[in-house]
Amino acid sequence: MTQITLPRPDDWHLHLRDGAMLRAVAPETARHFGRAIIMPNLVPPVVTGDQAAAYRDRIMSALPEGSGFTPLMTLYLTETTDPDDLAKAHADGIIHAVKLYPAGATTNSASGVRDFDKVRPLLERMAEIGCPLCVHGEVVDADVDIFDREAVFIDRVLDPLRRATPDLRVVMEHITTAQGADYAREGGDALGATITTHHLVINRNAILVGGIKPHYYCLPVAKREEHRLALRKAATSGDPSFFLGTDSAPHLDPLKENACGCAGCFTATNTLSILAEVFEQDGALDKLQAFASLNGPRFYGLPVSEQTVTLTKGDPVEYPKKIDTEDGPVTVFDPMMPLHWRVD
Ligand SMILES: NC(=O)N[C@@H](CC(=O)O)C(=O)O
Ligand SMILES: [Zn+2]
Ligand SMILES: [Zn+2]
Repeated sequence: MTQITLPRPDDWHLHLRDGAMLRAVAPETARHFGRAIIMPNLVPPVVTGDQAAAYRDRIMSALPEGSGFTPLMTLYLTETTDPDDLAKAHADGIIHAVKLYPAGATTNSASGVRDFDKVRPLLERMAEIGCPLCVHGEVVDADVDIFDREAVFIDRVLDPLRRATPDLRVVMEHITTAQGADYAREGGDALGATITTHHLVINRNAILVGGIKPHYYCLPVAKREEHRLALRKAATSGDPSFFLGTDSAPHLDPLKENACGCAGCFTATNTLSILAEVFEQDGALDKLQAFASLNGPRFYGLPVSEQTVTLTKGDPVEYPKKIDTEDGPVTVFDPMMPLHWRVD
């Protein structure tokens, strides 16, 4: 096969940031994707319906003329989130999901949740109104090894939470382990999981072998090879539990290449070419549309795009190594392999 056409894909987990960074990275996603679930971990975070609407307007202003891209906004869940404001923003179509960050788990998560019992009434309300909860699934307990944080989160937090609120629709964001994939697969219709592009490509060696490689550092941190293979199997299976959430998370190079480097891989620019390469390697090009274009809208109850994108196989694709922002450069994720699928 040398050409494939898919319904225009969506990105169900994306960081667009704000200001100069937003202006630089928004066109990178809008070029190929139709919609994206926009993460609310700005500084300060997006915690009210009004803030989400204002952020949506800033994103719209940063898009190229006629891009046709729709940002799907989220609220950042805190222990003091107002349930009525949340329900109103959902009913008005301003937000499509709410994001749960355990406090301290990742970039800009200081306002996240410390005591999960405090948000129980909010979760009940979300279950009632059908608003999905997107979860950064890592515990932050000092006694838990960073490579075990996801698996322990499933046992200690996620499973009890879902048992207590069985009607709540939950997305396990950016899963990185075989345990995450197994739990999502067995979780029924109310549970989904996003998988990033980079976790299909790298294992933890990419970060640590031959010197420390900050552009491969993200959270949840990449795990052993057996976990990468479990994610590949899940993504390429066509199983509706799994859909693309790139977690494209730009940081300025000086903040990555730093004694305390930020977590996040910036993959918006070359994501579709990487995914086509990955799915082809696994003999599953026919499953790419389920992962990138069909399963996400199905979970979120939105229509599949009526537009299409076509990928054509040929000579290695050229893409920029860095994107320039008014504040400095951002390195594009290097998949360490040639990419042959060009997005037309
Ligand atoms: N994934 C990351 O490594 N970083 C994300 C936050 C997140 O999604 O956890 C970011 O905002 O930079
Ligand atoms: Zn996260
Ligand atoms: Zn993220």
